[in-house]
Amino acid sequence: MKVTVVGAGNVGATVANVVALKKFAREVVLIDIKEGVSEGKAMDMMQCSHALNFDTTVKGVTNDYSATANSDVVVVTSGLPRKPGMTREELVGVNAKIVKSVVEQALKHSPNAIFIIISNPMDAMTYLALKSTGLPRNRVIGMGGMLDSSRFRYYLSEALNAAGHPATPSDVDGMVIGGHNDKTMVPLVSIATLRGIPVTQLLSKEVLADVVQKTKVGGATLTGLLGTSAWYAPGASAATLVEAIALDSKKVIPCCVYLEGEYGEKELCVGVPIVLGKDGFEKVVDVKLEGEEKAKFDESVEAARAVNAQLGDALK
Ligand SMILES: NC(=O)C1=CN([C@@H]2O[C@H](COP(=O)(O)OP(=O)(O)OC[C@H]3O[C@@H](n4cnc5c(N)ncnc54)[C@H](O)[C@@H]3O)[C@@H](O)[C@H]2O)C=CC1
Ligand SMILES: O=C([O-])CC(=O)C(=O)O
Repeated sequence: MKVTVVGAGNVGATVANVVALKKFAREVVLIDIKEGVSEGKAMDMMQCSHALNFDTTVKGVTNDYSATANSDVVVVTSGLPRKPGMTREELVGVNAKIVKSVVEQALKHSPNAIFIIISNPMDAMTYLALKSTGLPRNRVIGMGGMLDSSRFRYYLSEALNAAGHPATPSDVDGMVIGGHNDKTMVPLVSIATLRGIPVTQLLSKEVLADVVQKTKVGGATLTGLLGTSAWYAPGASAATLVEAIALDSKKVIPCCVYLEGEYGEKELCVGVPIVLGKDGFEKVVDVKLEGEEKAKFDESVEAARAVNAQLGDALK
């Protein structure tokens, strides 16, 4: 498999590095507009290959899309990250121009690629990538739910440990759907478990509400600490999506996809669980949402539509 990662900043470089470490790809091409940065990061990664025992070739280029030709997957991380105090949605104007242009250029050289969109505001950028390329919906997938679910599991494990139930994040099963934003993402408490035991039996309502709130602002919390947004978990999450495609693993992962009636919605991209395999997303998995979780999902959909409305000319 050949993977292109557009944007060699914090997230893009991490995606390339984790993909190489996971050993499923033949080649990773890292591309950026900053002269020499992709080349330097790719060379640095290649100098890990002996120590870490991988055979993937990582190549860096400046703005040369011919090097990305015939990629199977293109991961789009190019664009501005937010700074402390900002929302992701504030990036819509500047990142829409970048995402539209890089997706068009990448597609010219890799007409069969599956696109994974990371740049924020990710739900709107996924919608834009889909609409501006006219690609079938299975080939345009936004990454947010995988990351938000990892944060949900992390915060659940912290709360479980504090309540006397030893747990690592990987002992916990939990999923976040809806839009990738601070206010309306939907951590599904009702189906979260610790090794099969519903967390609702182990944690109080107050503690669970606190976990949900921490999960929702997980990205903002890290941005406050780091001065820019996070990259280790975002990079690892994106690499996990690429791996599911490379291995045709049919894993069920919450991702941002274009809905055509699933969850009662259409004409937008938002996070729902999907089956991921070699052709991109194969189907949307229906989770029966009830009560408050259904109301929160509906709110999230409305919030995603409001950001799409700001795409304006970019959609033409
Ligand atoms: N969906 C998600 O879960 C997450 C999304 N993000 C988003 O990912 C994006 C990247 O974040 P970071 O890597 O931290 O930012 P960064 O600033 O470290 O890297 C962005 C890179 O994009 C490059 N770039 C800008 N315009 C370009 C173009 N036209 N073509 C190629 N490269 C271009 C820049 O030169 C820079 O190297 C941001 O929009 C951020 O908000 C970040 C974390 C998680
Ligand atoms: O918080 C941000 O701006 C970056 C991001 O999407 C995340 O880390 O979840």
